[in-house]
Amino acid sequence: MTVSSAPGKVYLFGEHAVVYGEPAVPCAVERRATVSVSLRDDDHVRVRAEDLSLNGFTVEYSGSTGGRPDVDVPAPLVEAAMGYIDAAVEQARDAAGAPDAGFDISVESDIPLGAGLGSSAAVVVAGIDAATRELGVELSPREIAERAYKAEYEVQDGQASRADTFCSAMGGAVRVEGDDCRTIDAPALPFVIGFDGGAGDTGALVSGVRQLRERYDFAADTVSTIGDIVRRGEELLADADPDEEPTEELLSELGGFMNFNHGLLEALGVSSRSLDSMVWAAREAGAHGAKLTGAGGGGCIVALDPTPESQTGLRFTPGCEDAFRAELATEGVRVEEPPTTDGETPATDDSSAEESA
Ligand SMILES: Nc1ncnc2c1ncn2[C@@H]1O[C@H](COP(=O)(O)OP(=O)(O)O)[C@@H](O)[C@H]1O
Ligand SMILES: C[C@@](O)(CCOP(=O)(O)O)CC(=O)O
Ligand SMILES: [Mg+2]
Repeated sequence: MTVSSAPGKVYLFGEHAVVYGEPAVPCAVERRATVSVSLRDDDHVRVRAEDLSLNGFTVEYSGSTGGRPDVDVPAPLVEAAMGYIDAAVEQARDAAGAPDAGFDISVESDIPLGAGLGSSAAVVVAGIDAATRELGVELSPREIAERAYKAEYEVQDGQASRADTFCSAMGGAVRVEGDDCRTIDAPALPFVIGFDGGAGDTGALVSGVRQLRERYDFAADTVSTIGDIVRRGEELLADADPDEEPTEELLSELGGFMNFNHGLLEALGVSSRSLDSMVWAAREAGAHGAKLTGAGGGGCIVALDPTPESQTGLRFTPGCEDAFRAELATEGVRVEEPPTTDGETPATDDSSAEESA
């Protein structure tokens, strides 16, 4: 068995605009998806994914023939839920030249799903790493990032940037502009995350921005203005000492840019009442700045606050289900120790699994 993990991320700046070639700066955070993979001696793929909103289920289906999972849940829901893992399996098979490889896969994650923290990218990155290693192939983090991007691009019908997957594979702070992906130095920023317990539909939100941008010049200008904010934000990071605590001055300038970025995302229609109230709660509690992170529509906001005040303020905010601090994850994808006890081996929960040939 091979076990790999990869981190989620927050966007300091630039989500949505990055889809249209503007730069973005996502930062990996210490919330990880862990994927355990064992090679099978047939071509079936069996997946246990208990964090999925389908109440956790186990499915097994024939790998190379595209057989349908046999599970008592409407097919479109299963397909939507399983798309990322399927795509990761296909990428691993392709990388290893093993189109008929079968796997037992188990996914565990402490990244909320569909909430803007890049759970999909983390699952795909960790899945490709573990599955290729099981097949005796070791890809570099950059190669994993590229394959994970292809997987997300396919599942999201061509509406994906390289930002989430590159950040999850490499760790730390990164800068992505089109296919130019780099890691950048950044001080340990004091991220606080507020989570409304909900999720947004990434595909629909990206389409909404695309339509606005095509229809109105001022919406296209809004997208390019987000790019301008990112470029100015990057300059601030480049001038900061990555080994020192960030100064109040840096935090306050970055925070101001985050506020500006949130306003433009709101204008593009991707915020929500609960995201806005969490943003305001963090600001009123003294955060240097706050914005939604990821696709929006619901899910998470990120604030900059070295004190405990924003977290406390968020906890008392109606609509905020959870508030937590998120350290910058300096490590991207990595191999974990497999569990040693028998009871913890993957894909042994047969609650709703049926063999499908
Ligand atoms: N723990 C998990 N187990 C299985 N699949 C997961 C898990 N976490 C995320 N996913 C996949 O990622 C999807 C959410 O991705 P997405 O909508 O891009 O939101 P985000 O990346 O912001 O979390 C889920 O619907 C599911 O397909
Ligand atoms: C909206 C977007 O810029 C970020 C989506 O992030 P997330 O999947 O919501 O974490 C889309 C993308 O970059 O692929
Ligand atoms: Mg995603």
